[in-house]
Amino acid sequence: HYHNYWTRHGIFQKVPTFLLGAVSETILLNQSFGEFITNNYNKFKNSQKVCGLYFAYRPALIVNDPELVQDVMIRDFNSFHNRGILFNYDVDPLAAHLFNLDGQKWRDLRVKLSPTFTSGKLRTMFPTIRNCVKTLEDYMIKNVKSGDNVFNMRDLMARYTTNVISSVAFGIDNDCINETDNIFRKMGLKIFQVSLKQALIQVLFFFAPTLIVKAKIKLTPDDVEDFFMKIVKQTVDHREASKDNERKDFMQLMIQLKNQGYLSADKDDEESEKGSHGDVKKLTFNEVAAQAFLFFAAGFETSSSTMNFCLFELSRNPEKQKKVHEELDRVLKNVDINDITYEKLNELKYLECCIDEALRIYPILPALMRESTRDHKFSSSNLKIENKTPILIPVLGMQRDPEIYDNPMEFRPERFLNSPHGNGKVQGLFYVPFGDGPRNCIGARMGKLQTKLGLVAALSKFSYELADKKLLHTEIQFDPRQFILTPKQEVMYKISLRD
Ligand code: HEM
Repeated sequence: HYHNYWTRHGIFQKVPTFLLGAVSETILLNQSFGEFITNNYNKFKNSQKVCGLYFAYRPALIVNDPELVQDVMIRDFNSFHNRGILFNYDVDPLAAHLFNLDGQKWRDLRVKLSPTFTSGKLRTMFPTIRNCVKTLEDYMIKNVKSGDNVFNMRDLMARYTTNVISSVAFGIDNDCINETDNIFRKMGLKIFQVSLKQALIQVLFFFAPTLIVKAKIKLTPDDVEDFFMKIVKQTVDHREASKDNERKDFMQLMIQLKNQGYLSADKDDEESEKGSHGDVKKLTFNEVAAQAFLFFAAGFETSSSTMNFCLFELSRNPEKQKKVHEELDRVLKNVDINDITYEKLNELKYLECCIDEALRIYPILPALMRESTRDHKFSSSNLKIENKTPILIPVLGMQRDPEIYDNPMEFRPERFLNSPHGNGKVQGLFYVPFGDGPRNCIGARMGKLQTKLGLVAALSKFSYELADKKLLHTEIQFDPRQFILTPKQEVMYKISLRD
């Protein structure tokens, strides 16, 4: 009966297997969640605008049509503002962050946090990020000169972005690049490690999400929670006691939200709030800690993976790497990394296209989720769905679809020099590496900024080759245990100093 839900509602369904429903492949860890959604998209997109499937017995819907994706993310957003992630606040306070919250709680918090990510605020954080990138460049020069020239760039870039995030989110100047045992790096690894317990929680996430709430199961590992609670408490106490409000970082902005409920207007920031502050409900300490934790978790791995995928493609496409080098030489002629400005960085258009193209072939979140908040009829079709239906957006599938992008596996940054970047044959929303609509990535500008600056440091003085030549002509395989797109095997790079 459960497994006939979609057929009863007149919607095509993927033939379910007993008990596990249609998700046996991903639950049994044969393929990553992103690849599973992609395979279904590829199989059914030509015949079905949507495809019903079952998380065990729970019906969910993959949206295969970019017009409908646009409905879900933008046009009909009021019916789809939730992600439908369940957690128990009483035992898991750090899980109560913007990514996981839904409904009015999400809306209120999103309004409060949005001004912390304006371009004006990023400009004030720019010198801090630039200091981190200098440490990266110095480290690479020292090692390459001493002959130690084979690098795991995913790890090195994660160390760099951890320095950035711990500095702008916690106000702590770290050096995870030179200190291999740094506690922030260890915690970062821990957050994305899939232990047996985490794997079981992932299974529950599909099978019986309400059990997570009822049985008081924590999504956050205990030691990660202890660490982040302690570090946020120390920082907040220290800043409040010393009246240190000179630092230009997220922590300072969140302390303002905790103490006054709104951000003070900033004369250098055109987008900053002015005038009346409407709802001035203050953030609690736990809310501040949860957001700081999320900025950390969402902020380092996404950007370091993007840089790794971009370097991977530039290594297999030497002519594109040459174009990046030419642009860097032209725009940053005689400019030391210490002296790069926000404006100079904006002039690096081709490098920007390389990042956009890397995120097309390798979207870090390969599938996005929404949950309907009411019974709904779509704007662009007669399709009707019930309240609380999980919706899956096949990001990886659409961004590698040959009907949308000619030769989709070819790394061609030039696609992004023009608009539209697809082949123009398909309408709707299909390029969404940062999501879209009011629930898109709030840190997209910051993510792009640290990615671009990291790549400037990694590429200005160095050339890249793949250490394993087999990868020149084979595609990267993804780790089936991870939700985010993670290579199964680390890519190693042979790096040399440019003349
Ligand atoms: C290249 C880097 C990044 C990528 C590819 C990325 C990607 C994404 C994606 C795909 C989403 C989901 C959007 C949706 O469902 O429509 C998201 C959400 C989010 N990201 Fe990012 N992100 C990046 C960097 C960052 C950074 C640096 C931060 C913060 C410092 C951040 C904070 C967030 C938050 C808070 C959300 C949840 C927003 C909400 O639900 O309202 N991200 N990100």
